Amino acid sequence: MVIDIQNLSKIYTRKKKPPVVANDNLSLALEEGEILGLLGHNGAGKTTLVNQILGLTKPTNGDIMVMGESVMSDPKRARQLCSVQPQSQVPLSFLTPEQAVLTMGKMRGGKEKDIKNRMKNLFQSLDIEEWAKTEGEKLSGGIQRLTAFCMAIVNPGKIVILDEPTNDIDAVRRRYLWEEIRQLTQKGSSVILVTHNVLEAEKAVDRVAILHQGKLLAKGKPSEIKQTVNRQLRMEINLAMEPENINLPSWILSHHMDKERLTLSLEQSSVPIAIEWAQSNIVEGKINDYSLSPSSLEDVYVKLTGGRSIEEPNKLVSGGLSL
Ligand SMILES: Nc1ncnc2c1ncn2[C@@H]1O[C@H](COP(=O)(O)OP(=O)(O)OP(=O)(O)O)[C@@H](O)[C@H]1O
Repeated sequence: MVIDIQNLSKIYTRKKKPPVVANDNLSLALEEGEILGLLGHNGAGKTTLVNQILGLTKPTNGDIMVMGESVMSDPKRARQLCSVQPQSQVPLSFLTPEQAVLTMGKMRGGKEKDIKNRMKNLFQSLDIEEWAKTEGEKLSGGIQRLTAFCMAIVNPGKIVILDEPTNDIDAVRRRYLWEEIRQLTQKGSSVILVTHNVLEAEKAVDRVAILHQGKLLAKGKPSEIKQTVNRQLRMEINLAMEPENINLPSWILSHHMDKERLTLSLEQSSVPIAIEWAQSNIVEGKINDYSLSPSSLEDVYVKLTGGRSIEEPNKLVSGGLSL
């Protein structure tokens, strides 16, 4: 076990305001060579957890063992063992990606020649070579984030923590990035991946932990977690008009909206009636098309977190289509 978190709580006290329970009695492990996805809405407590692992925030209760030693007793050691890509953009200013990545690799104690080779390979794999010598402030958000990713993994520690690494990144380079993350585990690192993107995480991680309002709602392999809804199906619908024009029938278990996409969950036994309902809405011009598929990790997430879509945490996703 690389990280062992036991009964961890963090309560922030605030002047003239009620305290915030950011982490509520969490017990969780990171196993050697795995990618653990940490999923949760804004404010779920993910950053607080990461900061405690790194010894930057002191737990209110509980402890975290990193490679067998308590972070509380040796916070610096945890930081030495972990390579981190923060959620916020790393301010590169006048530094080029080449300078920033090389500097970070050397700071982590690597030989210049090895770091340069690895950097070259990374820039090639992520297809960002053409910006290697461009000053940071002239780079797009996506290339800046990919540079921060390279800084974190050019000379990786035993533990790599990546906070929303795919934000702002195009679909093709996302794929390259996932390949690099997978290769990290093959070279002996274990990875914590903090993300909002459940669909992406489902494909890329070995296990997930779902955090909501400081509590750990579920942990395990995506396939195990999905078993809680494995007799359900999802119907994805492209709406042709505003959602308030659609009457939701009673066989729907839950639903959520994402732009013009309405997603419904339903029991297998409701499939015939659901198809009939969708077809009649097509005839009436209310929906463009629909598809039926097995439930995904996103459906479990929505169910566990009380019907709020992870992509749009402030939108109500049950009880009518008043969006
Ligand atoms: N220093 C602090 N003082 C008081 N409250 C805080 C502090 N840091 C975080 N919080 C609160 O703790 C809760 C968890 O915040 P945290 O940043 O850990 O969530 P998160 O899951 O990382 O969110 P996001 O995805 O938006 O980054 C939130 O309610 C937040 O407002």
